[in-house]
Amino acid sequence: MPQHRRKIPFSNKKKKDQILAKRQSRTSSLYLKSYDSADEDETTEEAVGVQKLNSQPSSRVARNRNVNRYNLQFYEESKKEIELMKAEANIPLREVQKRDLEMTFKFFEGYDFPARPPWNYDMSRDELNRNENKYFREYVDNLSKLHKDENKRLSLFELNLETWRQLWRVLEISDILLIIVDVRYSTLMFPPSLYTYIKETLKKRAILILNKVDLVAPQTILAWKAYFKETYPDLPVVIFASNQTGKKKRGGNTATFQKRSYEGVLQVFKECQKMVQSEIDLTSWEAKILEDMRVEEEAGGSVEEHQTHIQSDDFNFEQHEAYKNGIVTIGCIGFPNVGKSSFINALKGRKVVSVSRTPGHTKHFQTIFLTNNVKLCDCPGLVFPSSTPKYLQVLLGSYPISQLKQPYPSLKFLGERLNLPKLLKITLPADYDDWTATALCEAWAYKKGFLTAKASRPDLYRAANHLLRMCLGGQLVLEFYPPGYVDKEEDFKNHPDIGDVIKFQGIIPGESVTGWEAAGGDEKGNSDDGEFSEDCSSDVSSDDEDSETGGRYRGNNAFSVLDD
Ligand SMILES: Nc1nc2c(ncn2[C@@H]2O[C@H](COP(=O)(O)OP(=O)(O)OP(=O)(O)O)[C@@H](O)[C@H]2O)c(=O)[nH]1
Repeated sequence: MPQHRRKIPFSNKKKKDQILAKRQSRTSSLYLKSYDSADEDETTEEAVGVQKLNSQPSSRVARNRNVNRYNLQFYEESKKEIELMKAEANIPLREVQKRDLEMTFKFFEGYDFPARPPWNYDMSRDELNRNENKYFREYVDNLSKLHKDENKRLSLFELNLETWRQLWRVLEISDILLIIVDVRYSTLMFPPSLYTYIKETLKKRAILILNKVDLVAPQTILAWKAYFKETYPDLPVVIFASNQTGKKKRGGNTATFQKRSYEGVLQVFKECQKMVQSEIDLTSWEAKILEDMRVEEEAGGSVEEHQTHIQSDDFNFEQHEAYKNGIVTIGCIGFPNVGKSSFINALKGRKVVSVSRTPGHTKHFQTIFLTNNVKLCDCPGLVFPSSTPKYLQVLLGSYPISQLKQPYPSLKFLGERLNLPKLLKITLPADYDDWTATALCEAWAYKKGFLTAKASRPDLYRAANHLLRMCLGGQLVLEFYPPGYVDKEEDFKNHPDIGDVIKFQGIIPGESVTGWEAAGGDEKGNSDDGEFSEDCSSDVSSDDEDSETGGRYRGNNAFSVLDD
């Protein structure tokens, strides 16, 4: 006769403690193991390969046109790194003070970027290619060696030489370079070595565009502007939002509509005009802006379409000739996803280049005539070498969320800096004593009804994916501040220009219009009664909203109007 074991009574409380103990022992053993062996362990290097993102199947690689040529390429994480990231999921979140969000250029310290190696007209095309390949290989090897023994490790950066070649080309053909950053992460997206190279080696002028200002508090914008002006007195700074929400009375209701940021466009124009002075007559550009404004005013929003010529220039390197053929060429460069293409569309007044929420969308640089003597150049986004931790790179939009193996470190970082339970109106799930990254995902999955098909359990990955996308799209606003900001915050709030910035952002007191306001209410995205628009609940578990279909993930970001 088989012996039946008597069931021992097991209370819910005991079960809960057992689950917690198991989870904690798994976490701590992983941590101990990894940190103990961190110094002598070489597995990271040996296991690391290069990951090509968004690769097309080889059947689509045509004989003469390799569709994967311009893919984003990063180092893959080792198994150990992935395990470490997994462990972050269950560490209780600790609140981080606002002061800790003050951010210098520290992650770029000690890192330069691969500038184009010397070349001359006597070199054959093959020779040029070989030379550049060798230079780039050596550059990557040196960088890896240099940062191997340091505490700050080399983080993900663009490993595709083809993409760097695009930047080299844009730097070469442009007369003026617009370095575009997402204002939320200004110092994390401005490599000082790039600016120095433009100014001192190329002897060209640059303008810093603080983009997406609709997403942050007005005092943060003023503080960033002041910080850059103080650090780089020769660098003009323009604040920008690629599109703005306006308000119109229709019947008894107020309707929101998209309007162009003429204030920003005019500022860019003025700065460029100062730079070219009398060498190029930019009246055609000014006339275009004024005419667009007039037409928009009359037509109530739609601007007449002009014929646009887009060229994908080939790689025939040539010596730069300033204002060649009487044309000023303005290059837009920066990290992926900062809004370079949207910026060009905003300048042009309609969609001329494709925009997407997925980093690395622009693969090949394109030139667009704004007027007959002003040429814009859209460069693919590049992740510059730095020690920015990968979990932060994900939040910056440098790394596609769809390719992420472990979302938890990024969520932990976010959860420690934004009061997500309050903001998302979620409560701690029963099995948890503390908020952790997994607890956040579980609570959000329950709230949104993200359940697995088979077992109807909360789909943590889908919830994680969704939360990260909300951060990228500006529904959840994480913002950094310049050094010393917290002590001077009140001064910035009372700054004489604050009214102009608020007007620029299109904020109407008492009405949530901008991404920043709609996303929370105060700088940390907290509000007493604010909750995310239900639009955020759109299913974003895959990346295909970036396709030409129109984008399903609108949320509160009115600015995605310029998306495909
Ligand atoms: N809130 C807000 N979102 C913006 C703004 N400009 C661009 N975006 C959004 O940012 C995302 C990326 O925009 P893109 O213009 O494709 O960025 P990019 O720099 O060209 O990106 P890459 O092709 O990766 O280099 C899109 O979802 C845009 O809608 C802005 O001023 N405000």
